[in-house]
Amino acid sequence: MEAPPYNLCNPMKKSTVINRSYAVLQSIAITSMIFYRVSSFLHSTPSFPLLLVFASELILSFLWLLGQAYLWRPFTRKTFPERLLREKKIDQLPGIDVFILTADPEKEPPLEVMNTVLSAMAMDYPTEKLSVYVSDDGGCALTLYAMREAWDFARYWLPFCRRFGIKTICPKLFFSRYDDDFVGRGYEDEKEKIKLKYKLLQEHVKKAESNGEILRGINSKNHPAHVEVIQDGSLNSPDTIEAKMPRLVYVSREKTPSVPHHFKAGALNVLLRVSSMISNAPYVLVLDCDMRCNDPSSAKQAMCFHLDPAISPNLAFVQFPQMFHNLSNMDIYDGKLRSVFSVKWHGMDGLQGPMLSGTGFYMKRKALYGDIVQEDTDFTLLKQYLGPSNELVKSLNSANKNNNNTDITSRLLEETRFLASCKYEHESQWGKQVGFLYNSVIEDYLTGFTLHSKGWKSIFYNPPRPAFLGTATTKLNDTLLQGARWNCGALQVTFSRLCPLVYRLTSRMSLLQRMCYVYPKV
Ligand SMILES: O=c1ccn([C@@H]2O[C@H](COP(=O)(O)OP(=O)(O)O[C@H]3O[C@H](CO)[C@@H](O)[C@H](O)[C@H]3O)[C@@H](O)[C@H]2O)c(=O)[nH]1
Ligand SMILES: [Mn+2]
Repeated sequence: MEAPPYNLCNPMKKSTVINRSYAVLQSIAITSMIFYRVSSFLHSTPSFPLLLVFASELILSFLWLLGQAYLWRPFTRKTFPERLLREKKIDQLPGIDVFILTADPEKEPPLEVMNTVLSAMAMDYPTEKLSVYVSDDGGCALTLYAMREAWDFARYWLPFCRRFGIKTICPKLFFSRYDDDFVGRGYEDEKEKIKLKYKLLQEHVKKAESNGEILRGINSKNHPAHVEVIQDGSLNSPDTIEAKMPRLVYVSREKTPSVPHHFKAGALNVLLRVSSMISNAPYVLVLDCDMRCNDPSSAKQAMCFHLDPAISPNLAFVQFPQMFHNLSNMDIYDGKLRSVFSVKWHGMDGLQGPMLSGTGFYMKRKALYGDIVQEDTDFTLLKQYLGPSNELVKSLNSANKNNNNTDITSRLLEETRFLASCKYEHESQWGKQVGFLYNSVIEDYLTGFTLHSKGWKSIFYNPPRPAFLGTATTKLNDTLLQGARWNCGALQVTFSRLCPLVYRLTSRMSLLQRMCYVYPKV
């Protein structure tokens, strides 16, 4: 008998019928309107204002037509991680590298980043297969200090979450809740102990911050590369609880004012290279520093797609929706982005898959390395693409191995610093054909689009319990700025040689998928 599938995909039949009928009705109305205008223009010469009105009607009708692509074939999905685990042994699960990005210690306080890091470390996934990388573009010693403190706290937090099956694995969210996931023997006592440790942790970081010592002499635009694998500092302390921990690596890439750093995409590419030397997991999870893991099982859920032989070969990424913990019911600026995550991405899921949303996605590392990276590609050609590091090119062939046991030697750390240096990408294809793409204010949109244009697929998974919870913009100013940035970025692509309607016409991207890409983003 055939094993039951790890995931199910259900076409949303009712919505499809309603959407399509509505589209037919509306298209009849629009065609009649255009017919009426043209025939009236044939009878009498139109005035200039009337021509303007007609032009705007045509533009709006075109936009309406583009928007129909999202509504044509909506899908929802379900996963069954327990079936996956029944069939695959724990050691058959692939490795996952989690990338967490931070740039500005003032806007993104290290205490918050630490919460994201702890939530990622506490995911319900074999610890030896999980590595967490923190990219700190600010090069801030306080962030590094907070990471070391987080590591110390994790030695208590992780066993606590595992022992009581805690679902709210982000400490800040956990301690701000009124209801508990678990009530049972020993729970209350343990919770109080952990709460005390969390308070201490907060105090340590706040004290370090107020001392100011740690921030002196920092220049976020000009600093050398620093890579550090966080290790136990106080292993010998008497109350140490033995805990198997995922690897935690702090990365601050080199920055010099004369070399463009390419913002988030640049930071992600450095993490791709550095992680390939250390854990080199076949899948990466990308999280903005304010996007906490809220469901320990999200990695297994994503693997229900990535390990499904029917889907896997063409699947580049599994995108989870961005959900937020700081919005009230009076969300007057639509900070929740309802139209995107409740409608549009479900619609694209029925086509070739949702766009890349920048955070909360599990990406196949191989998909980012581009077409050139095949087994028989010449070594020198690979170096032209991937830059001068021999070690990086060699790592391509071990992409499916789980080498989380790599010894961290000083030579390896030196290589990672080289990979995180400003000059590394010079004359390589990073940001052009390899990794996350540059020269766009919305690198996620461009990277996702290029992957789809090469034939890769993506999946949108919107589970009942939000897998990740972020912080939404709640001020009108910020919301407008963000909207303007997204739409400008999308327009910039639409009016370039990459215009989604016509780019790579020979590729397998459907017209409906192309229409989604040119529709205004929010
Ligand atoms: O030079 C930089 C700039 C930003 N970041 C990080 O990138 C993330 C996103 O940047 P942010 O300034 O918070 O942008 P938002 O507008 O909030 O981000 C939204 O829009 C971006 C562009 O579409 C997406 O990449 C994000 O995932 C999405 O949440 C944050 O974690 C930053 O720390 C860096 O690491 N280096
Ligand atoms: Mn943000």
